Amino acid sequence: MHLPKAQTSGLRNTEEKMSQKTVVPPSHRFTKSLPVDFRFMGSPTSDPIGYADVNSGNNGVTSLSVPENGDSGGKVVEKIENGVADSDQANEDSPYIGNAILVEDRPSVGDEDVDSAATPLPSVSKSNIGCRWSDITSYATKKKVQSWFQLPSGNWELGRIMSTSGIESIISLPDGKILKVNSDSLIPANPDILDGVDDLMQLSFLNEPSVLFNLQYRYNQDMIYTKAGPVLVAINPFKKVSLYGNYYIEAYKNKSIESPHVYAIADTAIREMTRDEVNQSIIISGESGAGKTETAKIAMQYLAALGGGSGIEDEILKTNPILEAFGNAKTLRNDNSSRFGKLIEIHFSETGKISGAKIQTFLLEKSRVVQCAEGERSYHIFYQLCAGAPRALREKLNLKDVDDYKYLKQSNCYSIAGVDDAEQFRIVKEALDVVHVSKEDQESVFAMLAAVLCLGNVSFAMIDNENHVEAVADESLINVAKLIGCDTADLNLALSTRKMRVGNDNIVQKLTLSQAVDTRDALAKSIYACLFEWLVEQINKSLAVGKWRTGRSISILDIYGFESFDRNSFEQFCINYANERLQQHFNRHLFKLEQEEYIQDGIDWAKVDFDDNQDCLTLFEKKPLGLLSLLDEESTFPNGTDFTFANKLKQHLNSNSCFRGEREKAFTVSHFAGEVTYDTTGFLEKNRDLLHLDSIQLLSSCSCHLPQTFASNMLNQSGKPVVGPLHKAGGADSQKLSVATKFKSQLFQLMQRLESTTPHFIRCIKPNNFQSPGSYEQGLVLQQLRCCGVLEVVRISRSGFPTRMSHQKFAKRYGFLLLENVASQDPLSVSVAILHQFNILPEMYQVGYTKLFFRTGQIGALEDTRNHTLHGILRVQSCFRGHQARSHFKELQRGTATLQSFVRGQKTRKEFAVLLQRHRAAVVIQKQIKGRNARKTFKNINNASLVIQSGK
Ligand SMILES: Nc1ncnc2c1ncn2[C@@H]1O[C@H](COP(=O)(O)OP(=O)(O)OP(=O)(O)O)[C@@H](O)[C@H]1O
Repeated sequence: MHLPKAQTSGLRNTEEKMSQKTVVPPSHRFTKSLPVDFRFMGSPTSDPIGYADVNSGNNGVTSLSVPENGDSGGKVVEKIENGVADSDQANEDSPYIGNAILVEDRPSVGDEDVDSAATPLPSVSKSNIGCRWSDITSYATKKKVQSWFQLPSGNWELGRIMSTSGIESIISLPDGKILKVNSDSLIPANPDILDGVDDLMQLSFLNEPSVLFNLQYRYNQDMIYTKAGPVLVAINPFKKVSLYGNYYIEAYKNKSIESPHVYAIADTAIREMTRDEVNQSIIISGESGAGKTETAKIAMQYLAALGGGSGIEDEILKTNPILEAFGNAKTLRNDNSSRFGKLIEIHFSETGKISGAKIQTFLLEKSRVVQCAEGERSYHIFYQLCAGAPRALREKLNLKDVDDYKYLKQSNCYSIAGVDDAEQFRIVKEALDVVHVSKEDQESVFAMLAAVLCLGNVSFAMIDNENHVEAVADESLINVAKLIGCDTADLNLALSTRKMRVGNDNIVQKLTLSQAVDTRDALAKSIYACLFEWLVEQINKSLAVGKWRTGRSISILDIYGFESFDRNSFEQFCINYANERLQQHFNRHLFKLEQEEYIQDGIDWAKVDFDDNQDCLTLFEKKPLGLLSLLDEESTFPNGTDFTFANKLKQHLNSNSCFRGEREKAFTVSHFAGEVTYDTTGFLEKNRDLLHLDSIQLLSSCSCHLPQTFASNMLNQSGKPVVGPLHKAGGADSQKLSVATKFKSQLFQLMQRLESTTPHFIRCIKPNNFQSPGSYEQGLVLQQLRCCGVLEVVRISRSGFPTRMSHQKFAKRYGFLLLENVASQDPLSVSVAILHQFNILPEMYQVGYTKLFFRTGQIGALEDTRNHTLHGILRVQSCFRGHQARSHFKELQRGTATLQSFVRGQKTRKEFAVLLQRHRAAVVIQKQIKGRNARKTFKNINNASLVIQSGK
């Protein structure tokens, strides 16, 4: 079933770039979910991806001119006619060994019975693997099918092969152009009926242009989600699409909609958590601006809707505006870019209700607090505070306008189109209330923010001719001291001097301007980073309340995607390292573990190659000669500089295939997603991330509780010192663990946590760099698809057996469906009997030593039968129970009626007796009265007669 919105929306923009595919009649446009048995037409393994030839851009194009009157003239017309005639010729050898069905044999658009073309999947044979493009190309050209052709611009166009001679083909493009091209440069396209399939696994020809076209076809109709085997691909629509809300939540819950969606992924996670009693994880990745955070929120919405009820779900959802305000900022790539990684673990009770949650954050980009590039902004909360703080708060914090703060002014960007910072501030305050951050604490938080902003305005004045400086005791300095609750003089000292210990003596060193500015900025960054950590801690305390855990959870990971800019620094170094780790996790689950499992279970399995990024990870993590170890080592040296670090890397790592030393202070790493050149400037300083003891002591001496808490947290940081006493700055440095080491250990913990879960992967794709709806840049999308190995995943999934179940579990789950009684038989025999009874084709499954392996869709059919049967059983049981209950009720009713009639008879008889008695009494009374009256009358008459008779 398909989304109603999509069904009503028309095909838009299909003329753009790769829009030359034949427009399918409306009645066929939405044939997305093909019948299972139709999906595997074409060999499942015959989908090699040939980048080398097709991407060169030099396709040997010769343009043939066509007369304007449409008369193509002699030779070309002849070839066209031949071409058409050729396509009707008998089948020739296909590169798909063992596949009897060719493209032309499939039902074309307009065929009435699509299912009738269904053909069983040919079994996978090793000989099928390894076909290269050349094979397919020759097949395509021989068959004169429509093919993709890459223009010099890099975009793909769909052309119809008109004729082929030797290594050259003549193709016609939709705009009427006729081109003579190298046959090797053509890539076969899928028949129209497969346009816009909702799972890339259904494509007969799995190649880059076909995948690009399929995604674009769907994207143009606001169908932004597509399955790539087990992975969900989500293309950022950059506009509101009507795919969300209660209607869709209900529909996905009831399974009345089956189109790919984040809701479907969240639903699967809940079901698998309940069914398998295993924790789940939803891992969302993609470039900056690809839609990760939005996707995570959509998944959270679904989980909250299904697992809600206790009220904690509202708190969980309200963490989003808080974290976004404090951890997101406008960058050139995304107006709401998360500058930290986030893992939210949602806990469920035994009844499947949300019982609590826990948030873990990773590597906040601290440097943004003190500097950001032109056109970008610092963290949203600063602008929100300045725009939305009520008068009383403004006065209390002595708040100014955004352009009065140097930290905010430097990038020349104060607002975001369509965003009302004042309104956002109101939302954040409301959210803070919901997560139980008290009003006093909220005020302290705002005071810290104001202090950070004011710190940026603190300036220094030269005090001697040795360039030593002192903070200017102006309004800014006084205000910072007031906001954090310290003495102005102490603050001045902390910013302009440094206490050092030389031998047994304590000496005070005055700072130069650049040292003082660094100290000021380091203090501002530390206060902000500590504030962020503190807030997350408060949120976690609130979300942990009332938690009665079953140990079951669903974790959602929204972590920064791979980054490669013109200039890449320490931040990109860490982010890309994190992405290497995540890619390894992805590879492990989708390639390595899968293949290992086949081998272990003795499955007849054709290996699929994939790019293992282990070498790159080793380059980062190897001890003692890996990037991270060498960085830490250099960070501990008093005289270590970015330059000596870069030289050290070149000296030790030049032989590593993933590493290349560059000129000056740069080096290049071959990441899974491409090569990135890093400039080591600032690496050591950022890795040390020092906050001098003087600054910490200043914070701990403050009268406000937040700075005190920050100071004690910093002092309590445990671990083996990586940077410290040896460092030339001297003194006891606060940061005992280097940033890289801390990040590495966080990543390791994260991986361990994820390793114990069943992962669900969502790959977000950014269709253009302008955050604009409707624009789809093929090159950009392709690069992202390549980065995350989407095509390889589809290849492995459709040539493999994605569903598996142990013999025991299978027999237990489906055994009751057997017509014969097999209670005494072993699980394997029961399993085989089930497979036979349900006529599952031998090529659709494999029986391993311990498990059964199924191709996609097979277990679904069995599940359906199981569900139908269970429903049938339930129905019979309910009918029987109903009948029983009705009979019992009738019996009771009869008994009751009898009893009632007895009771009523008895009661009536009693009443009658009373009545009779009363009647009789009345008669007696009447008799007496009447007798007395008669006697009285008689006596009167008698007396009167006597009087008359006496004649007196
Ligand atoms: N499903 C969606 N529907 C509508 N708009 C979306 C959707 N997903 C993303 N967007 C738009 O794209 C913007 C960027 O998305 P988002 O912030 O989630 O990207 P991201 O991948 O998390 O980026 P970063 O790594 O920089 O944090 C959003 O602010 C929103 O405008």
